[in-house]
Amino acid sequence: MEVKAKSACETCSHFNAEGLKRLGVNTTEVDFVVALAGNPNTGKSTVFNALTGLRQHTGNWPGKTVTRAEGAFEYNKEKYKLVDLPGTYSLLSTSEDEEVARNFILFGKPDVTVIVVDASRLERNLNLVLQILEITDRAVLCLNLMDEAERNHIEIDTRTLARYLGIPVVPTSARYDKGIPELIQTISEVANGKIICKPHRIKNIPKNIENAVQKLSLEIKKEYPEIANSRWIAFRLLEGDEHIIELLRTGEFV
Ligand SMILES: Nc1nc2c(ncn2[C@@H]2O[C@H](COP(=O)(O)OP(=O)(O)OP(=O)(O)O)[C@@H](O)[C@H]2O)c(=O)[nH]1
Ligand SMILES: [Mg+2]
Repeated sequence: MEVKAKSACETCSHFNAEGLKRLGVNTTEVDFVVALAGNPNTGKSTVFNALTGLRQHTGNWPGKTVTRAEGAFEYNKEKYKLVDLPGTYSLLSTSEDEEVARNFILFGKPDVTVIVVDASRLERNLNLVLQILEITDRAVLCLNLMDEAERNHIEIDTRTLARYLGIPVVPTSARYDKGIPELIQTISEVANGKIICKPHRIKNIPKNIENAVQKLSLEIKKEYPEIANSRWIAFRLLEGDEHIIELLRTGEFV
């Protein structure tokens, strides 16, 4: 079987290598904030290092990211802050490091969320991808570890995946710096609105639940105008998610 690692966005203009500067920890006065989210061990910190020039720990252990790390890069004279998040399986998770990731994705208002997935274990990574797409309009799927997928004879139709998810898909092998230019180019196009995402969302919600969610969502917006994802929060409140209830009570997300 052959792996088709086509460039994610065949229509995008070419990467401008001269336009890239890795800025390390200089994260002041940025134009855009980009979050790196994904399941544990999918190569988020490896991507972070490739883009910022920093040396965030990578690896199974003790490289595991437990708090968020920040770095920056410049591309075509625009400055991007990149936030490397701890790995998480679900936005409904409760461990401390997973909460760091969840809170940033939910309340940090990133301009672009890059969801880094393991191409050799795509199916089990999709749960988090779909959850993130419920709460953000601007995302990029970084289909990392393509070399591993290739080794395991896994073929991924990136075009169909992008169409289904409604966001651009960029195949990468971050450990070998492959696909990083395409990733940077795609991030910049999403940040600048040249690529408009239409993320996959759950449809056909029963009418009574939809009505309740809408009502609750309005109340949340009134009380917390700074929350961008009142609909998602409304769902969690209806489910009785204690962490979210506590967050709203303490206002600690601000
Ligand atoms: N084969 C291969 N290995 C990779 C690739 N990208 C990252 N890795 C390796 O995967 C391991 C985990 O990488 P990290 O960058 O630490 O992963 P992470 O997503 O930041 O992990 P957490 O912070 O624990 O969630 C490291 O040993 C990397 O060298 C890739 O494209 N191909
Ligand atoms: Mg990490």
